[in-house]
Amino acid sequence: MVEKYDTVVIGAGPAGTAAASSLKAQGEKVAIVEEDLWGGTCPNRGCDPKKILYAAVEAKAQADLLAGQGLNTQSSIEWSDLMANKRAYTKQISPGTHKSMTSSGIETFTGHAQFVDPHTLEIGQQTIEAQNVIIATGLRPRIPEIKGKEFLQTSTDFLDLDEMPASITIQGGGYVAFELAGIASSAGAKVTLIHHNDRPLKAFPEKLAQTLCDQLSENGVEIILNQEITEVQKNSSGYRVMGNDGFDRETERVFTAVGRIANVDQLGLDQINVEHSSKGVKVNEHLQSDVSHIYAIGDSAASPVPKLTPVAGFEANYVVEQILGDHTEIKYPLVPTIIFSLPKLSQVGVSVQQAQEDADRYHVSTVNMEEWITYKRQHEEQVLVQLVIDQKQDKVVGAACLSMEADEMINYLRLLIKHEYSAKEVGQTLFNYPTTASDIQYLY
Ligand SMILES: Cc1cc2nc3c(=O)[nH]c(=O)nc-3n(C[C@H](O)[C@H](O)[C@H](O)COP(=O)(O)OP(=O)(O)OC[C@H]3O[C@@H](n4cnc5c(N)ncnc54)[C@H](O)[C@@H]3O)c2cc1C
Ligand SMILES: NC(=O)c1ccc[n+]([C@@H]2O[C@H](COP(=O)([O-])OP(=O)(O)OC[C@H]3O[C@@H](n4cnc5c(N)ncnc54)[C@H](O)[C@@H]3O)[C@@H](O)[C@H]2O)c1
Repeated sequence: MVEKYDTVVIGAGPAGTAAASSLKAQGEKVAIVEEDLWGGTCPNRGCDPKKILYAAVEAKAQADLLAGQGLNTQSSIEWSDLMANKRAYTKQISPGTHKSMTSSGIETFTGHAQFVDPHTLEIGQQTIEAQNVIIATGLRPRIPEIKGKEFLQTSTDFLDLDEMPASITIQGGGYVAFELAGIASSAGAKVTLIHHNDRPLKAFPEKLAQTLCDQLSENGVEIILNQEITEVQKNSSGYRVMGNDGFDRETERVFTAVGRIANVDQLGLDQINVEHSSKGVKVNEHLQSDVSHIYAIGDSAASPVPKLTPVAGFEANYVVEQILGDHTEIKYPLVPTIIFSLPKLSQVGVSVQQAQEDADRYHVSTVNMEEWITYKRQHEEQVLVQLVIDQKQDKVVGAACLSMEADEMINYLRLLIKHEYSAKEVGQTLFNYPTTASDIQYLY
């Protein structure tokens, strides 16, 4: 007999596990299917392992700035110990996530799920039926179609490297490329970052992106712009990376980070008439696909928001409410974004680019905080904040920051923007001094 469920979730990453747990807690009969590591990208091969490696990188960067300023330091990264530290964390994620699903009474299936018809899924030899299906299958690295593409490695390989090579080449100019460049360079590799046009970090303000490139370059990262990698060859010492106009480099490893594509091409969606692309499943304002009882959430939904873990959780909670009977359209909150490079680059709200395109409405204020005590004591230079001010409302509506404190600075600013604090209200709010938060009073 075919087992029937109220909801079947495909994919056990942050989106899928959140949706399955909430539906189960609300009394639904739920199954979840995972073909690889339980827990998905973020805790196994994304945010969390990256942040473990970054912990040492961050500490080293701050120690380096204080060298000769009262701190005796010759710090260096011991990659094998750092990797052991990372693996100690990641190895318990998949079994732990699986256990937490089963112990809460969710039926779990291990294998690749695909549709047989709109209510029926096949996982290997097993067939199950569902009243509702949630697709939460995430993204995978896009591998460019070049000669020697089999020699390209990805962020997944990088985050599990046994040894840090003496030299690495990274293709790309977005989140992954800049995060890996910071980690590898801090760990002692000679890093070359190759971007195909003249504007890496395109989603972030140009001045801040340029300053980040300058700072990485000063710390030994070679950033090559307007260069398309056309071929990679293996040789006795590593690889040859070749490009336009005779570009030819030797390197020990080559990593590609040119974006990610949705894991929705192997789900049998064409035969049930669900539109999808490399960006994910096409969804409406209720996160429904073309077939109303099939939803898509997280990275595998082609929704108009950055593909991040907090967004995956938000969409999971939203879809749970939809399935339980709420019919309001999705309204996204402000989504902050961050690149954990050296330093960090983060932003939220109305972007500097949007503001510059509508100069009658918005004013952009740029402040270098390097002389402020928060940064002066750290000897951090070129600490930049850009605030976007809506001139009609006289309110801050967007912010971007480049500094080692950018993560928390943007978190605080996000709250002030969301709650529409005026300069007077910020002035009347007392924070611990001197801290990143108290600096905001001088920015407003
Ligand atoms: C290197 C890297 C660093 C990142 N850093 C950050 C960060 O610092 N902050 C942040 O917010 N975000 C970060 N992200 C993004 C974050 O990891 C994702 O946004 C998040 O994991 C999305 O969750 P998800 O559940 O939608 O997808 P995923 O976590 O990708 O989970 C999808 C799951 O579905 C499974 N699956 C796919 N197809 C099938 C199938 N047919 N049958 C069964 N199972 C299937 C997959 O195996 C996977 O486990 C990072 C991503 C990467 C790659
Ligand atoms: N801190 C974080 O939140 C974080 C960190 C890592 C990844 N992520 C998630 O993972 C996703 C994927 O990250 P990503 O960096 O792979 O993608 P991305 O979309 O952020 O950046 C891809 C970059 O590669 C460039 N590119 C495309 N083709 C190229 C080519 N042929 N040669 C050189 N450069 C080329 C693009 O212009 C772009 O700058 C992100 O969009 C984000 O959702 C988030």
